[in-house]
Amino acid sequence: MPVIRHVHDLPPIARGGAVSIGNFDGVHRGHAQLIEQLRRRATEVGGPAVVFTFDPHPARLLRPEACPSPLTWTERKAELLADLGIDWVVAYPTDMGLLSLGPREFFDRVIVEVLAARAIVEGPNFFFGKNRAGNVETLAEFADSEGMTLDIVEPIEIDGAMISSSRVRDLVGLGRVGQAREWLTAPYRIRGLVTHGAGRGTDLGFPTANLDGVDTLLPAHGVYAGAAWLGNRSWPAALNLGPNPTFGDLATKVEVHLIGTDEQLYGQIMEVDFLERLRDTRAFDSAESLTKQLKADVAVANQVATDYLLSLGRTVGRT
Ligand SMILES: Cc1cc2nc3c(=O)[nH]c(=O)nc-3n(C[C@H](O)[C@H](O)[C@H](O)COP(=O)(O)O)c2cc1C
Ligand SMILES: Nc1ncnc2c1ncn2[C@@H]1O[C@H](COP(=O)(O)OP(=O)(O)O)[C@@H](O)[C@H]1O
Repeated sequence: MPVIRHVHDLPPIARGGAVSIGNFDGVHRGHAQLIEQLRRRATEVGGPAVVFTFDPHPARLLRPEACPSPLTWTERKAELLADLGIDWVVAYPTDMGLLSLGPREFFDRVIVEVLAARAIVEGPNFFFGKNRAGNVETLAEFADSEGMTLDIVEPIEIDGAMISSSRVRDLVGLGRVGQAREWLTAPYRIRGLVTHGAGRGTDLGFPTANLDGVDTLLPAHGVYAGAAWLGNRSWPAALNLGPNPTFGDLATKVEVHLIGTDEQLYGQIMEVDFLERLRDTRAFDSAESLTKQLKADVAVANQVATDYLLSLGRTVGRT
């Protein structure tokens, strides 16, 4: 789904639908529940289901020192939202102009003038306008004045607290990617550019694509089972995130060994799903003992990732 980045690019068919405004970082199961209601309303009003989001997160401009790394880049967010049935994603290039609009001005400019919304769906913790001065009560008044419906969808709770992007960030930061996968609508994914490493991997029998320029949250250091994507092609993968202490190489790297290919990958953009944490990265007493462990890691990763890719209906290594 193409992401609309300028409000004047919004085609007329993207107007007059059901709208939700928010960051939707990570696209978790709470978001999915809200989007189900958004879809129902879109069908009722006979218009599109639209998400209006911000790129970057408003906190990046307002409180850069306290702003966590995001879980998703915007195109990934749009892909996940499309999978849930969203027709249009508007990713507004966040600026102080937008963030300094009061609640009524924001409502009039964005919801009425740009989106011509006929229905709005939000969660109970929705705030909008300068200093987050507008809340769901304010929004209910404004929606009423324009004849729009407003649904406030109850959040999904796990362990007595609602699923939130910040709780998912905590899980990912701790390396608990298996649990994050259950809370999200798809496994946690990063992307990066394949660059040259120290050239050791091939000698060990396990070449690794080193990913650079990852612009979202990195899981904790460790060894993981994953799935690697190059465009529409996918492979099971074994990942090491962290240093190579066996070789005294302490730089943090994101290394991905693709299982079942020996293609040259330098210069390509690779996306990687984190499926399961396997173990801590540690120093081995020789390259041979590391290789022995790598064989075992690759066998487990292959099993976990093949199951996952088959569950998506994919033939491994093919489009
Ligand atoms: C699945 C996997 C697990 C790894 N685990 C460790 C580890 O526990 N300790 C370690 O020193 N290096 C570990 N490595 C990293 C290898 O040492 C590394 O891939 C090798 O040094 C190649 O580095 P290069 O890509 O810079 O050439 C692991 C690599 C993979 C693919
Ligand atoms: N199965 C594979 N998984 C990852 N990279 C592979 C694979 N087969 C070949 N390659 C290529 O080998 C390179 C990694 O080899 P490696 O010896 O670890 O060198 P480097 O230290 O430069 O990463 C990758 O960037 C990629 O181009």
